[in-house]
Amino acid sequence: MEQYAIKGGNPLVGEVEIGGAKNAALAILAASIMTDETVLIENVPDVRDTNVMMQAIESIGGVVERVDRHTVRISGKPIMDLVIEDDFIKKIRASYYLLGALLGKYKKAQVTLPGGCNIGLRPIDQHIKGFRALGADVRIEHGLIIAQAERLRGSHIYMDVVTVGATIDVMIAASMAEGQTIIENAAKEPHVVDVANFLNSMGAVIRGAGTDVIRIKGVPKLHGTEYAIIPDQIEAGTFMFGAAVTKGDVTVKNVIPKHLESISAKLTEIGCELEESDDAVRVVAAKPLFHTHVKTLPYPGFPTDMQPQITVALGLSKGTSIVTESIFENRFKYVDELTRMGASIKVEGNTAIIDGVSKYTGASISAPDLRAGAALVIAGLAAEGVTVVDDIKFIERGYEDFHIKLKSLGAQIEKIDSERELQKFRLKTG
Ligand SMILES: CC(=O)N[C@H]1[C@@H](OP(=O)(O)OP(=O)(O)OC[C@H]2O[C@@H](n3ccc(=O)[nH]c3=O)[C@H](O)[C@@H]2O)O[C@H](CO)[C@@H](O)[C@@H]1O
Ligand SMILES: C=C(OP(=O)(O)O)C(=O)O
Repeated sequence: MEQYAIKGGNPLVGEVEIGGAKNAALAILAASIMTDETVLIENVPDVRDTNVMMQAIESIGGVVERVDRHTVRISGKPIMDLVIEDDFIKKIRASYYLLGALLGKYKKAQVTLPGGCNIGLRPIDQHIKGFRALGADVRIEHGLIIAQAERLRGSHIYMDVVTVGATIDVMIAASMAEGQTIIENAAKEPHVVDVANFLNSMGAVIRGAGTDVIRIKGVPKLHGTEYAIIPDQIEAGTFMFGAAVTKGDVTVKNVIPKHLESISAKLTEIGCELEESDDAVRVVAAKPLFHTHVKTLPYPGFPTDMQPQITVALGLSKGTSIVTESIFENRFKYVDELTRMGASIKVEGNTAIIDGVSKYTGASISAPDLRAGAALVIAGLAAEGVTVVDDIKFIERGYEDFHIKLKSLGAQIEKIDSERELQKFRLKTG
């Protein structure tokens, strides 16, 4: 089983190019099958989840051609099958977007219930409520979500919770419904806007994405397009916190600084210096970090997908910090692992109370999920001695070349596959 071996102590220094947003890419790839014309998508991150999504599109007859590592051409025209139930699709959460896309175009779809990170209950009732409001009959049988409609008709939908997945999913399906759909209490995340922009570039008529009311005028047909996905806010944020915990100096390039505002604000609050330009943010961590409080919230609040990374930084900050997780009820599983590295954190319900310690020490730990895994790697980079992180398959779901990018910033990190390779790493890094 592959692991990361990390020798901590080197500050991360330099520039790192941020890839396309995984969570935008997953929805955009799925929505690309809604036209019979060819769609060219640029800035697709080469990560496990996007590869699973492309595999799913191929499994129903779509044609996916990789033009280069980050550019794909997709043709949904040959799609014959509207059933996606293979085991591989359970690995990703975003399989639900195929439901919206197939239902929108073919008025029929059967997709295995979604998987993704085990960070809480993760119901899909708002997706189902939205599809039903559009006139679809939706039921769950044998682990499949089965949705079909004679016709999809625009509707007025109030989301009971702010949900990125259901907002995007309903927006996708409604883009090919008859008449107008209004989604209220919509999520405002940058990837909601990106998916709307993508659909509009295919001829959809979507207004208001990025606000909490989205209006969609359904069209009978979508056409081909060429589209570049926005940069990944969470990948950028992870490297920014990497700079903070290693007392480094990192510039994240190819980013949209506006999307990083809540992350940048917290870094400034804990004592980092930030410099912003049009498409880059530099984080300099010259002074000791200090404590703060943070609560995860829908955009423009602090993202839940950055919660483990900030907790790792606060674990090394002077004073007591409180982190409140308000989106997913089970997103502190990594705290046990961080405790093995010397962190002093008590979790009570959805709150972590963190007493900053002066250092972490290397240990053998496991990545419980994607972002927690990345955060533990960052902790390892700051720790004294060697850290070995297991289950890196989770990290590879969402970070392209994670260890290679970290190495380019001066980290001592290798992907290893055996005890022998670990011994070699230990010898090499002293
Ligand atoms: C593939 C993808 O893009 N994943 C992201 C997506 O997940 P995901 O789409 O699962 O997250 P949502 O934004 O939908 O979930 C937000 C909250 O709404 C609840 N909820 C959601 C749907 C529903 O039908 N009913 C319901 O109650 C969830 O349990 C959660 O408490 O947004 C999350 C919140 O930014 C991110 O952490 C994930 O990285
Ligand atoms: C939780 C995440 O992904 P998913 O929703 O696919 O599990 C994430 O991207 O941090």
